[in-house]
Order: sequence, then structure tokens, then C-alpha cells
Amino acid sequence: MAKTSLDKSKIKILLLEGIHQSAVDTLLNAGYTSIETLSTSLTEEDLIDKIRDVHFIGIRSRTQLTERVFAAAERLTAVGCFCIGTNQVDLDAALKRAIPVFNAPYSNTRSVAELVLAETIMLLRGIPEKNARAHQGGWLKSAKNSHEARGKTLGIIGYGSIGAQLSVLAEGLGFDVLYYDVVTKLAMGNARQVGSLEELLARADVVTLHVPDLPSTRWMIGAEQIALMKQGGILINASRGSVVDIDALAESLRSGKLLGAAIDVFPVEPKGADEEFTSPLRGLDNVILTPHIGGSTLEAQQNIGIEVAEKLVTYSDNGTTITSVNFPEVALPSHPDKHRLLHIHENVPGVLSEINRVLSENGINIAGQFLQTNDKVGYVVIDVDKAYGKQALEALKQVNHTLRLRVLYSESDYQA
Ligand SMILES: NC(=O)c1ccc[n+]([C@@H]2O[C@H](COP(=O)([O-])OP(=O)(O)OC[C@H]3O[C@@H](n4cnc5c(N)ncnc54)[C@H](O)[C@@H]3O)[C@@H](O)[C@H]2O)c1
Ligand SMILES: O=C(O)[C@H](O)COP(=O)(O)O
Repeated sequence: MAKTSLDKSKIKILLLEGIHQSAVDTLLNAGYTSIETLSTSLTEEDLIDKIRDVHFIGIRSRTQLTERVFAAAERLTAVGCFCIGTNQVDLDAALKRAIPVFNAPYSNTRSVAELVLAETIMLLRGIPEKNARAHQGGWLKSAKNSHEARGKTLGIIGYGSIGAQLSVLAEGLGFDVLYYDVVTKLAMGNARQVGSLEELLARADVVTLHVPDLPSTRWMIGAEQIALMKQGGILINASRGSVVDIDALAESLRSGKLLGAAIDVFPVEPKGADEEFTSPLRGLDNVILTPHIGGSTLEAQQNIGIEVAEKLVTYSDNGTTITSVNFPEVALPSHPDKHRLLHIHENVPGVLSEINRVLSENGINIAGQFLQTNDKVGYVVIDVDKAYGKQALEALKQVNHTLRLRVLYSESDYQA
């Protein structure tokens, strides 16, 4: 195995929440052998214990990476969210410790769109209720409240990757598609963007939510918004549990204002299969309840495993942060026979010139250098001639506003 700045077998990787084997295989193929996998998430306290000597952690939507967890993570180098959402991670807490966070922004898009489309048809036909009755020995053979999808209006809230993909599939079935988004978005096919949430709610037969968890989307659908929907409307939420007021939804279903709903995400979700799922929606036959499985298909999970593991490997091996959700994005082509310094610092004026002063005073020649900043952090990747002493690295660490210095090299250019 090639000798690297930190022996790869000593780099500890913890993968939680049943992340797909494809992630493990990708990491093993890249030479990382110290990989622990768990099928569940961990509580904050358990995570605080476990994360102390971990260099890379992989999570899905359930694991909360809080300020306290980051404070305990003495060696943490990067986080991989093996999913789309990153709201479960305190991104600022990661950033101020120079920890980039990666995700898989597209790998489960199709899975969610397909599920929502299937649920739309099921709910338009009243299938959940008819199915429940049949299981109890009943026979609800009736066309009442049963509709074709053709010619109905599907209202999509949040026209991003999932919303837009759903739009294309739904038009193929004959839906008229309307969407509402805070950003002006190019329409797919014949879909039309509407100017307000209120307009969308009033015009759609089926309303489906595809927004991220943000302060502006929290509880965006409550009693007031449901009241604006058509009598007999349908609501679908496969985005985040914080977007819909579940009590208000339950009430509207009991009163008959809404005819049906499909909910995949909840304000509080069980940590694992052993914990009871509680919800005011339990027992309502016209509601499809699914355990946050919008993105849980084998195809999506396999792709996500590879995609996010590759991002962790690329960051670990050469410092590339392209597509990180919290970090300045840098990719510098590798320079053979050079050492690579990664310097992460608070974004204040003068740090780069101070770094270069230290390099120059220590007689270190720069082969390549690339700096990017965001609001809070500056990230500079510097390839240098490998003849330098420990004191130069020490001086770089002492540069004011430094958050972290990493040194990368492999066997071909190794110097004892
Ligand atoms: N149920 C699941 O298993 C599952 C799987 C994947 C994703 N998700 C959730 O779905 C969400 C959407 O995924 P995506 O890939 O389409 O995200 P995306 O970022 O591509 O799209 C989100 C869209 O919402 C819009 N938006 C933001 N705030 C808004 C507001 N207040 N009103 C209207 N529109 C607003 C954005 O402009 C964007 O177009 C994710 O953030 C994640 O939370 C759930
Ligand atoms: O953010 C996501 O991609 C979804 O919520 C899926 O999350 P999961 O990986 O926990 O199923």
C-alpha cells in the first residue's frame, strides 16, 4: 500500500443508519480499511462517546450532528450525508471546525418522484380506504370520490430536483401541473409557475410538497393553508416533517375537507425499528403512512453509497471540496512529486498573504495554489516543493485565524 501522510488504515470511518454496502466497498477499494458500520442512528450521548477518534462519519437523515457532537469530535475531518437533506447537521458548527459536509443531491430524486406519483393515483381512487375495508372483510365497491388522474391539477410546492422530475412524470399521465417556488424556475413541459402559495393551494386537486427544511418552510402548511385548498383535495408530503402541521392535517381529514393524504416524513420519527411510531394520523384509513422511505430504493441507496463515499475519499486523498454544502469549493490538479498543504482559516483579509510570507521566509517554492472563500471560511490548497522543515508547518499553524492545516502526500514523494 502506498505510504500516505496519515496511514489510511489508521483513518477511522463510522457509517451509521444502514448505509449501503456500496459505500464500504468504495472506501475499501480506495485503501481505507478501518470502517465500522451500524444499522441504526445513535443518540447524542452515544454519538459523543463514539465520535471522539473518528475521522470520517457517514449518516442519513436521522442522525443529529449537533454543536455538542462536533465539540466532542476531536479528529473529525469530513461528514458524508448519504441522502439529500443536510438539515440534521449543524453546518455552522462543522464549518467553524474546518469540517466539510457532503451529500448526494440527486441520487434518490427519481425514487421520491415515483413514490409520490404512485400515491397520487392511489389517493385519487380512494385505494387506502378500500384496501383497509377489504382487509377487514368489507367490500367498498363504489365510484364515489374516485377519479382519473387525467385532466386533474397537480400542484407542486418546491420545483427543485424532485418537484421538476415529478412534473415530467405527472404530465405523462395527463395531469395539468402547476408549481410554486420562491425562485423563478424554468418549467418542464407545459407546467406553469404560479405567483403565490395561496393561488397554488386554491387551484390544485392534489398538492405535493418538495421544499427543504428551512425557517421559511417550517409549518408552511397549517389550518389556514389547508382551508384554502379545494373541498375534497389531497395533500402529499415527502419533504420534511417540519413542513406540515400534522394536527391540522388530521383535523381536515376527519372533517372531510381533505379526502386523502400521503405522509412519508413526520415532526418526530422513531430512531429505529424498535421504537413505536406515534401520530394523530394513525388509524385514518384515507391516509398512506410510510416510514420515511421516499428515497429508500436499492437503486438509490447503492448510487448514494458510491457517490458520497467517493466524495469523502476525494477530500481525504487530495483535498477536493467540490459540491460540499458548507465549504468553499476547491479542486486543484495534482502536481506530481509535490506535497499538498490544505489551509483552512477564518475569512478575514490578509490571511493568504501571511501564509505566503511564511512559505517565502522558509524558502518553500509554490507549484500551485488555489483559494476560495465563503462568508465565514477561506480554504487554500497549496502544492509545494517537498523540502521543508517541521518549523514551517508549525509557523503555518500559527498564522492568525487558522482553523486547520492538513498535509497530504503519498509514497512517490514521501520524505521521512
Ligand atoms: N422522503 C424522502 O425520503 C426524501 C428523499 C429525498 C429528499 N427529501 C426532501 O425533499 C426535499 C427536496 O428535495 P430536492 O432535491 O427537490 O431539493 P431542491 O433543493 O432541488 O429543491 C427544493 C426547491 O424548493 C424551493 N423552495 C425553497 N424554499 C421554498 C419556499 N419557502 N416555498 C417554495 N419553494 C421553496 C427551492 O427554491 C427549490 O427549488 C429535500 O430537501 C429533502 O428534505 C425527502
Ligand atoms: O434527505 C433525504 O435524502 C431523504 O430524507 C432520505 O433520507 P434517508 O437516507 O434517511 O432515507
